[in-house]
Amino acid sequence: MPGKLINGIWTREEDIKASEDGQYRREETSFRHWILPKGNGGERGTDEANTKFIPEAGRYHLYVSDACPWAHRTLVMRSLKGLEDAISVSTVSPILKDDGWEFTDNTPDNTPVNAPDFGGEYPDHLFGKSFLREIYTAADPTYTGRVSVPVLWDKKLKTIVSNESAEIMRMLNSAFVGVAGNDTNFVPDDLRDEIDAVNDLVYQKINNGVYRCGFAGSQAAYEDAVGGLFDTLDVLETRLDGVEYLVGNQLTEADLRLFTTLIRFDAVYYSLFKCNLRRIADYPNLSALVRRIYGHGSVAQTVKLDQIKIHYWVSLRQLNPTGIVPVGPEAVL
Ligand SMILES: N[C@@H](CCC(=O)N[C@@H](CS)C(=O)NCC(=O)O)C(=O)O
Repeated sequence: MPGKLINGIWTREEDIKASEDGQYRREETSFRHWILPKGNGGERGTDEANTKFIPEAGRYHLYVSDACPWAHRTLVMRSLKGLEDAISVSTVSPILKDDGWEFTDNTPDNTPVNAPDFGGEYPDHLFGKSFLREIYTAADPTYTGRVSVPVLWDKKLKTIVSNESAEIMRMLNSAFVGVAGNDTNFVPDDLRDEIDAVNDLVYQKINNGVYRCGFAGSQAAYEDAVGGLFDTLDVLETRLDGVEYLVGNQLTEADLRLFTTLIRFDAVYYSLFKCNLRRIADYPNLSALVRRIYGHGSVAQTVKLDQIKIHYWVSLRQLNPTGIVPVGPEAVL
């Protein structure tokens, strides 16, 4: 498992550890600037720190892993907003090793033979660096913290705008007026409070809930996480009775944030993270939602199931010491 940067120095550490009470706790992210439309306070007011990042085509670059659900949601938003030409992307190799996310081609020996999406090169298109941590130290030579994806890089100011996926998603949705190829607003003003409330529940119990199951350090912490996860999936399944989407019966950010966890669920979280009370395939409404979003625009092109499986089953050796990648499930949609 990777380490972290401490005062700009890469420091290896033991596997992601549960805290003393056995609960898994996610670290806060640290670059939290906002891109705002010119002359508009937008999400975060008008102070100078937040108005220097102006939406411009070609100015920003996303560093992602196709395997990571947090990075994936920014890619889904980029795709649905038609920002592919305006915001370029570099993809790290799916295998997370001791040195953190890498830009090399490190196809592992145990790549399943039926993994057509996997393999190839994972270059840093901007700087040709070898490790993602070099992007963090380029932004802040004394950076202390985890080196995570996604990262939104500003080519003009040569720094990281944000490494918080929820906030990157909001920026891509709201800030690029006149730049985005598609003006659909996935956070309409009249639905924003409800979207925020659903996002909050989904984040706690589902997006992060699966990690709280997988990395629990005690039976009690695991059972608490698994109970909250499936109670919430049940609630959402009922909420979707007779409607197509979670909020306002239209596709919103809330659906997209749920989607990137659900699409990984049956292939990874069900087994590797012990989220095995039910599969998403056992929930008719949730499965239909996943299929609906998958079929929307070019979302399908952002889903790399082979990379997802290989990332989790090979990288998380504390959960899967052999690194053997399961062949199934046969279908997840
Ligand atoms: N708060 C971050 C979390 C992102 C995150 O946890 N990314 C994982 C990959 S799925 C990562 O890069 N982990 C590497 C590490 O923490 O060392 C976000 O949502 O943007």
